[in-house]
Amino acid sequence: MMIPDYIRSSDADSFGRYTICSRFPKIVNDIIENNKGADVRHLTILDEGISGLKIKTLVPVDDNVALFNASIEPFLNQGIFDVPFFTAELFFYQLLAEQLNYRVNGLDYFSTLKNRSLSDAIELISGRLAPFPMDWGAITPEHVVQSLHFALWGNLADLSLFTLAKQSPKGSFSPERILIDDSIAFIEFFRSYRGTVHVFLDNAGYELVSDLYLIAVLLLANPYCKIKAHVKPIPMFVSDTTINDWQLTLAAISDRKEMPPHNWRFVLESALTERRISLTTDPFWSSAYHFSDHWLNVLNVDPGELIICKGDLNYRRFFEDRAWPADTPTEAAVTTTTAPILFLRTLKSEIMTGLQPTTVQGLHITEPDWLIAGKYGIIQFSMR
Ligand SMILES: O=P(O)(O)OC[C@H]1O[C@](O)(CO)[C@@H](O)[C@@H]1O
Repeated sequence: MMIPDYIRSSDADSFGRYTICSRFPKIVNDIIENNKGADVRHLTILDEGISGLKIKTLVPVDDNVALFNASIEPFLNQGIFDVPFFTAELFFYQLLAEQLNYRVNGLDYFSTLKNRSLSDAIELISGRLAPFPMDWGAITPEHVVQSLHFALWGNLADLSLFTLAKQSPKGSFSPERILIDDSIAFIEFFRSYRGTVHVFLDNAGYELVSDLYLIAVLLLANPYCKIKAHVKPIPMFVSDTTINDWQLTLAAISDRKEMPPHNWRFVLESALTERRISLTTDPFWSSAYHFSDHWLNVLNVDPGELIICKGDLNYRRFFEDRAWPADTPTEAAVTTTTAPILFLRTLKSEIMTGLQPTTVQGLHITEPDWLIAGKYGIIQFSMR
């Protein structure tokens, strides 16, 4: 099979071009707006002009930057529109961290937005969970399916995308918006799974709360599994979960004693105490490398261990952010060979695999923005 080129932002009407020209300046302006009083003197990214940025090595103050520098080496001195869009985005977020001196002051310049999203999430979540089963003694397959859907749509709440649009898409919870639903195949597999489930987390706020709910359900449904949650080492893509966000979120859940169903926070708390849930991060996550067997090994994911992969960016990493025709079989495009993977993702960028050709043709005609508008989701289980 021909391997397609990376997704790029060179085309005037590409999503990448729109992101670099419209979304990046908005993200920088939001940082300035939300960090009044903080030292943003070195935030010169806008003055220099984002469109004129060239990929360059950053000051290697720690292992994180050093790995990032290695990952962009093939693209040095190239213009931001000339490199793969994936590389361009990671460069933008690393440059922000450098200019905002994150490595020295540790201040998360996206925290205002993230904290607002967390308190909104805690409000919303009680209502959304109300119809869920209250009897946690008997976790049923239906309950697991519900939790998968809940965590899938949690991925809609991406602040980098929808702060610009000001609203998330409508109709997001209707089942016809799930283009692939392998929930049952996943549950069949999970039933007899023994070992660590690696959860590659995505956004903080609403999404992380929904992910923690899913984690609680999985732990109860299968007493022989443990969870290892992987988070980002620096603030990136506006709302991506860092260690600090994880801790704040768990604290916020513990504070809301009345949140139904009453006992899911106890499940989390005791699993944390018993070390059935652990947390980790790695410089890989803020590098421009894609997933491969090598990188899974670096992340201590053993061959055969189950991965739950949240979100759009992580999906792009698994498929090297290439322009795969959307009807490419998933197993043919995925870059790793060692793990069963469950992808829970709402579509927010120009990549997709595993669809029927007729579905793809229909969507292109009826909804030209179906890949990027965040209206569609997938629960896609790959057993490769
Ligand atoms: O939070 P998620 O689901 O990974 O989405 C991040 C995605 O959002 C975007 O910033 C906009 O689509 C993409 O560039 C990126 O893939």
